Amino acid sequence: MTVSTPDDSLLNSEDSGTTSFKRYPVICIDGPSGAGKGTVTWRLAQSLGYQLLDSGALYRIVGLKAFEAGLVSADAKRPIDEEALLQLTQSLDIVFVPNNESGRVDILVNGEAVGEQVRNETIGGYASQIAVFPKVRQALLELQQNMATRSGLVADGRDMGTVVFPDADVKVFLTASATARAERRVAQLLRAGQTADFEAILNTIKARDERDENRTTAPSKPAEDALVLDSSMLDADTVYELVKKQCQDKGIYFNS
Ligand SMILES: Nc1ncnc2c1ncn2[C@@H]1O[C@H](COP(=O)(O)OP(=O)(O)O)[C@@H](O)[C@H]1O
Ligand SMILES: Nc1ccn([C@@H]2O[C@H](COP(=O)(O)OP(=O)(O)O)[C@@H](O)[C@H]2O)c(=O)n1
Repeated sequence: MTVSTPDDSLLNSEDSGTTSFKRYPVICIDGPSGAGKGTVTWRLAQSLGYQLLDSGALYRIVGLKAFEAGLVSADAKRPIDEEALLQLTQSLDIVFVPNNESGRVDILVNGEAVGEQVRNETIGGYASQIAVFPKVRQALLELQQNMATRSGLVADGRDMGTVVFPDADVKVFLTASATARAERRVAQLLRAGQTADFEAILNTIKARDERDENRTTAPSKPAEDALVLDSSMLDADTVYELVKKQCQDKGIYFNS
């Protein structure tokens, strides 16, 4: 698998011929679904001019492609062939393109745009099924780490601060009650003109939390040196200001 951003050729050509590499700042935003990671990650990346790593999107793409290939089932009951999953993961060429309108990255897989469907709860469930496999996580590890060799990086996920960037400059574990997170998802779906069943969403979120927190490899948990922030009672602006303050305290400079 390869992952790139549109300006990679430029960045790589600057680096070519050198053996030393500059260490760029890394900010990790981990936490469960709906905690507000993507929102604060986007805003930080915009303010700082850093790249953004939406690691969940990588797992979502693998989950989607594995479902399309018949490797995972909707009810999560069928055993998964780890070797076939690894081969599929390695065959994917992923490009992230920041989208100012959605405040997320658009994704190209093997040259084709993947629609917003990849963000839905069903694909989130497939992602958490394939995310338990150590070989898949290993295949994704180095390419995630490589993203920090080109510029400053804000990385959003479950294991950014614990496994992928253990030496990161800033680590935040953003959480919120399952009820608050399900309410946010419902509001998000209604805003997008879709229907939303609160109980169904709450149950899916809880099932995904359970799988993510209890897997053996890279379970979702705060790094020992992470700032743990419960956003249940905080609006998105307050969360951003608190995370920004944490970054400043760790020596990261903001222009505004
Ligand atoms: N602190 C907050 N309070 C209320 N809603 C929020 C907050 N942060 C984000 N949101 C909203 O909640 C939804 C989920 O946020 P998102 O950033 O996608 O979470 P995550 O990336 O952790 O899954 C979005 O609709 C977002 O606008
Ligand atoms: N670093 C990461 C990121 C996501 N994932 C998996 O991918 C799923 C989707 O992640 P996501 O970050 O897109 O999900 P949301 O928090 O946006 O709902 C998670 O439930 C995890 O199972 C992971 O295992 N490790």
